[in-house]
Formats: sequence, structure tokens, C-alpha cells
Amino acid sequence: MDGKESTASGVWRILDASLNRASEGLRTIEEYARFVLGDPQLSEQLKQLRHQTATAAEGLPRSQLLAARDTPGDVGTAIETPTETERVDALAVAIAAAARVQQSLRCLEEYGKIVDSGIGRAFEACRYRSYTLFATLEQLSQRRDRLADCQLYVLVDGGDSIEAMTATIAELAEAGADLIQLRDKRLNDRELYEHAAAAAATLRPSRCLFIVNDRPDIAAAVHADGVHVGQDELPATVVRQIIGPERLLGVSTHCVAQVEQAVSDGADYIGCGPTFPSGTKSFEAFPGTDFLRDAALTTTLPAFAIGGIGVENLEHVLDAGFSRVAVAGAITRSESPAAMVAELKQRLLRQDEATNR
Ligand SMILES: Cc1ncc(COP(=O)(O)OP(=O)(O)O)c(N)n1
Ligand SMILES: Cc1ncsc1CCOP(=O)(O)O
Ligand SMILES: [Mg+2]
Repeated sequence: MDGKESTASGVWRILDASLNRASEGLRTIEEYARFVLGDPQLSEQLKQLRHQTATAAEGLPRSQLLAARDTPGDVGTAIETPTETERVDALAVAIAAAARVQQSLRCLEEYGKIVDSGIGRAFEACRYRSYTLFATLEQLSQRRDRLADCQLYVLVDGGDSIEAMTATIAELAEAGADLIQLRDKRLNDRELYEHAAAAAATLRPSRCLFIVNDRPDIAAAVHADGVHVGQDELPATVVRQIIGPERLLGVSTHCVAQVEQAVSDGADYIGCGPTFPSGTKSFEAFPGTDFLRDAALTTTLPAFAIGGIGVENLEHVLDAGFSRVAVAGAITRSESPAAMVAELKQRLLRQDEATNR
């Protein structure tokens, strides 16, 4: 084989190896989105990108790719870097695969131009789409990680003053609350903003996440960890546009259809209820623990049971397959809110340990 033929063969080997690496990497990432994240949108979009890459490859004759393939003669197979064999978790696998896919798509784009400029452009389009998709996947994974160990979610109002509210939420965070939500329908916008800003500042040094109820604009303005919206607030897809990809988006659900919609809309967690009669908010109907059972079977999204929950009825919530609860009155109307946080948290942790044994 003369120099020119050798170069031509080498280019086809690059195209063959890059196409295999891109396809394998896309499948690796798609499995993470499908089976670890359980995210239907992301899984579908990654599947589409895999098919888009296969379509772009139709301009590369398979016979030429196969004729150039010489895996035994590939000097690269013996080269190994230390980090290549280390993966700390599933997200690390997906991130490493994403890097390989982007590098391979760039090779297919640049060397594909030798065959036909249209092939280069087709792979360039795949590469640009991969940047957006992989960023979405990593941001979604990071949001999931923040909720991974969150079991006890406490709803508080604005109290008698901002100082009183911040003292209360600091105590509840210290006692073990994993998330605290500021929910106070009495406050006007300015008051809610000022309370939320103070609460965000109070909780920022702690591991307790701060969520604003109803108002994505205020959640973004005070750099809260997230916002919670119900079926009567802005649509979750609109809320996401306001809060961006970093903040958590919680959605209230009262039936399976609303759970499915919340998952489809990209919610990071859901509230499921009302479970029992509540002293904080009145309801005409209670989906109860039957809905909890159905919701637990519908999604792997973090789900918090809510509505009249306390130590006296927690076992019914746990029996329904839930290990996360959102409570207001059980804490704020308790004689010792911090002690009640600690008690509920202990019971939830015991249940978690029993379930994971
Ligand atoms: C964690 C959590 N779950 C449900 C709710 C209820 O939200 P919503 O239906 O919007 O009702 P209001 O709280 O706005 O009265 C929640 N706030 N938090
Ligand atoms: C806001 C809300 N949404 C469903 S139940 C509820 C009130 C939760 O408060 P409590 O735990 O005191 O019933
Ligand atoms: Mg609401």
C-alpha cells in the first residue's frame, strides 16, 4: 500500500473507530437517562440523537469502514490511562461517555469532510445537539443528588417577625429538617421577598435546602434552592424557564395523571396529598394513602407525602411505600418543634434502614 493509499485507509479507520465510539457512548448515556434518572424526555432525546448520528453516517459506505477496520493492528488498544479504568458512580460513567461522544463527533465531522462536506455538516449538527443534551443531563443529575437524602420537609410561615422566623428555621435545620419551605399567604410581595431573602441567608450555610412556595420569581431573586408550585400556579415548564436549570422545581399532585404530567414537565420532586385532614389547609377531598400507593408505583421521582401527617399516622404513610414527608402543623404547632423534627427524622431514617437492609 503506497503513502496515499495508507492515508486513505487511515482516514477510513478513524471514521470507523469514531463512529463506533460515538454510537456506543450515546447508548451508554441513554441507559443512564432511562434506568438511573428514569427521565422519559431525556431518554427520548438521547435516542433521537443516536438515530441522528446513524443517519449522518449513512454517507459513509459501510463496506469501506469494514474494509479499513484492523482492531488487532490498532496501536491505541494497548494504551491505557489510570483514570480510564476508574468510575466512582453511574454519573461519572455517563460524563465520561459524553466526553467520548463529543470527541468522536468532532473526528467524524472533520475527517468526514474529506469524503463529503455534507457529511461534515451532518456530524457538526449532532455535535452541537450533544452539548445541549449532555449539559441538561448533568444539571438534572446534580439536582437529583441534592434531593437524594432528603426525607423530612417542613413548611413554615413568616412568623410574628422576620427575626422570629429565622430563629425558628435555624433551629429546625439544626434539628434535622432536610428542606424548609416558606409558605405564607398573608404576606404581600414585598414582605414575602424580605422573609424569603432572610430565610435563604439563614439556611445557606446549612445542609438544609430552602424552598419558596408559589413564587418562582422570588425564589430566583433570593437565590433559594428551589420553588414549589401547585396545580393552580404557573405551569411547571414556565416555572423552569424562570428559575433556570440549577434550582429545584417541586409540583403538588393529587392524582396519578398529575404525577405523570409533573414528571413529563421536568419536576425534580412532587408533593402527594392531601393524605389526612390538615389543620393548615382545608380540603373537600382526600386522595389519602391509596393515592400514595399509586404515586409510588408511577414514578421514581422523589415524592413527599403531605397533609395532616404526624407521628400518630406516619406508619400509614410508610406502609404506602413513602419514605419522604412534608409537614407543617405537626412541627409548628408542636410544643417543641425541634424535638418533633428530630423524632420524625429518626422514624424516617429507621424506616429507610429497614427498607434498604
Ligand atoms: C411539598 C409541598 N407539597 C404540596 C404543597 C401544596 O402546594 P399547593 O398545592 O400549591 O398549595 P399551597 O401550599 O400553595 O396552598 C406544598 N406547598 N408543598
Ligand atoms: C399546603 C398543603 N397542601 C396539601 S396539605 C397542605 C398542608 C400541610 O400542612 P399540615 O402538615 O399541617 O397538614
Ligand atoms: Mg401553591
